[in-house]
Amino acid sequence: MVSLAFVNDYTATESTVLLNNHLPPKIHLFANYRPRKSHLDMTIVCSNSNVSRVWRVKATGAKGSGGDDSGDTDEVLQAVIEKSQMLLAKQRALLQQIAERREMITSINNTLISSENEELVSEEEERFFMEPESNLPDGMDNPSSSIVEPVESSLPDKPLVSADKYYDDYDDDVTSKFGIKLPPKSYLDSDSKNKLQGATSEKATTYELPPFVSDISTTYKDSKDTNESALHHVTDDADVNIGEDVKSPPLAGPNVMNVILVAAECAPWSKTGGLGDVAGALPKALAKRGHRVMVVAPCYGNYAVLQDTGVRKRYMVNGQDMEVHYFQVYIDGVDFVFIENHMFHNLGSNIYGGNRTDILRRMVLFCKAAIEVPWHVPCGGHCYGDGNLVFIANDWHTALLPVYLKAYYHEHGLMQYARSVLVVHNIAHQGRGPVDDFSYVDLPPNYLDLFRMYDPVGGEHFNIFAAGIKTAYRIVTVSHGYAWELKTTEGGHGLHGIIQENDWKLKGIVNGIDKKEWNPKLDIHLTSDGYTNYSLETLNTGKPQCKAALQKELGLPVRADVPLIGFIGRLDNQKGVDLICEAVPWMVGQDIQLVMLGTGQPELEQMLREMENQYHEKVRGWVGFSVKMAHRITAGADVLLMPSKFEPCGLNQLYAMCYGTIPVVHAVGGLKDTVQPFDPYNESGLGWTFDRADSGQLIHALGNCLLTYREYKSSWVGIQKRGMMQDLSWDNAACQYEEVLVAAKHQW
Ligand SMILES: Nc1ncnc2c1ncn2[C@@H]1O[C@H](COP(=O)(O)OP(=O)(O)O[C@H]2O[C@H](CO)[C@@H](O)[C@H](O)[C@H]2O)[C@@H](O)[C@H]1O
Repeated sequence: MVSLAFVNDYTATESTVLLNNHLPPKIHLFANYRPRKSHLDMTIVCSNSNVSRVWRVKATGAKGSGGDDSGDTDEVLQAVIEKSQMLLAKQRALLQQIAERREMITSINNTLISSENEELVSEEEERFFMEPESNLPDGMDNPSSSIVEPVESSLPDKPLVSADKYYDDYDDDVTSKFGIKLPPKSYLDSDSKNKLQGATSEKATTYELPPFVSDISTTYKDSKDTNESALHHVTDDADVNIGEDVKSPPLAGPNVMNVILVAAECAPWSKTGGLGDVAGALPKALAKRGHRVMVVAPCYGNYAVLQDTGVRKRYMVNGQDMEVHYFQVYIDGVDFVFIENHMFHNLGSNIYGGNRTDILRRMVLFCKAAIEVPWHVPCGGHCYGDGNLVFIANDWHTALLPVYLKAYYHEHGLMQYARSVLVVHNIAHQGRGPVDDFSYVDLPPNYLDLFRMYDPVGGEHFNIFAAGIKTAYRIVTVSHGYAWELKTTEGGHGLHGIIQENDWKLKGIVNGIDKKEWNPKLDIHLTSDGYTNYSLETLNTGKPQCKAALQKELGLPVRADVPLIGFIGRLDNQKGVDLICEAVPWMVGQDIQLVMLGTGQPELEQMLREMENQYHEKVRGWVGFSVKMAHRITAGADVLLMPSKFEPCGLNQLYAMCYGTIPVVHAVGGLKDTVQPFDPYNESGLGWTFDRADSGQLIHALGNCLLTYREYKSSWVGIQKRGMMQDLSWDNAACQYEEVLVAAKHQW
């Protein structure tokens, strides 16, 4: 319940409220009451992350002759209390509304999750290298693409307002761009925050628009929305504690900022691999720390629950005028904004499909449209603005964003305080092309040198990742091991020199995992077909039940004593699928079962099918992209194989350990960082590792693993339990990301 606190001095002021604006939404009441004075002066503040209201209640009592004014004071006090009660009643009504809207959003989200369509199969590969695959170094092949498509909903095909309105809004919109420019460090004080919040309607027409920024715009909704619309924004925050009257400070403390993560895929709406998982989960962990966080991704399908923001913008891409629409939803404290244009349509199962220039044009449009989201798209009634903002770009697909930020904004006096961080999930894919591709990215000629690269494999070429790495304020990669490998000739895939030069801004941060999504206790994919949820306490019954259910589902003999080995991943050279294939004849000579789930290179897919045909009693090769099967294999298998040639972080081994499934991995990149080898003498470690990517080493490590499974049950259970007891959540990683974001913010 909301409580009213009386204090002797002024402790709550309007600026307190504004400072609190970045905190998780809660209601606060502060009152200042001076009982022994004839003038009562009381300030009541109600705030959440989007709404702040301040009531100043003043009451003046006549002074008693003898100086005894207690009677008057009592009356005045009574009046104040009555007023306070009225205000409390109003607040209760608002809280009720918040609770109702939370329920509504939660139920929509549940519908989204339960109806998620995950049985989609990827057919084609990403093709964005200039050179044919055979010319690339080992591991530089392109990943296959597939996607999880959520439930369909119909998006309006027409703007919601007339053409007149469309053009009428142009002037306002242009001025809004400049209204949110703030003086240096202004984001640190509440006054400037005030300006920032109201800035979208301020007039300041002293700048000329650079040709790049959106030229025609319509914002159908006033971005300075009413408090009611702002209230809508707080509906689904899992952390809303209705009734709490004291707001705890954000974990991020004074570092709270606006963060916009921009990625080509975002689970659960779109996912071909680990990037989608990270884009769906890291932002939630940052939001939990108190930051205002948004994800911007392309809209590949008609996703359910999205709201049309009514905002349309136009951008030039290679001489063509393109309109984008912005859609939005607020989930778990994060604003998810989707950019819609016909170029993104129908890529459901093939996000990185099409020819090289198709992909390039898509990414140019995406980056141009994403960078202006904080100006144009009101989330919870307010645009983010650019005063206290850091963009997190991901992989080559969005590596143009740091370059655009510099070339079209900073160099024109715009977005002066916005910063960019680039995350390297996989350096093998770089957005390479012939030097002529420079014409697609619409940059001034002096920027060509940022992109121009030479290496013995590609010769002279155009390289988007290279330009992004040079331009971003900070670079993160997804493990410490990979941060080191990127600087080596082998690991840098031609960019090692640039990484070395920019080493000062590089940091390795191991990915976390989404504990709502990947948790054997809560896993929604283990609630039917004989599977069951389990935890550390029920490991010895729950996991065998899942194993039996998996064997049954796969049509393998249902046997508790046979070790069941799993593999999940993109079928390409990076993942070491060829090593598994080489080891299969040895494996099937053992009493084992093997299931491999993957999609990607056609020849590897074919190999899976052939292995299943040849060793049907023991091997299953599931060609396809199935989130449900990925979860079920993770739960039902005893062992997870990850013989990756290189692995920037790897998520499957983390998921496996949470499910009591023991990883056998090539000790490289993030696998080396996260899987400490089992030490039988000290009963320590989390799995088995091998040092060289060859099938002999894989067999050796797997052999030891199987021996332990059969002969040393208590050691086996010890490894399982140690794996399950780790804290692999995103919380720790989010804290480290925050350090990087702060460093970027303070860099000039
Ligand atoms: N056929 C299939 N069906 C269902 N699910 C499937 C699947 N194939 C893969 N997945 C899922 O996709 C994700 C793959 O994660 P990885 O970390 O192996 O990613 P990937 O190599 O794509 O990503 C890159 O980015 C991530 C994130 O930073 C790094 O961890 C990684 O090392 C780097 O190569 C997992 O959630 C996995 O379950």
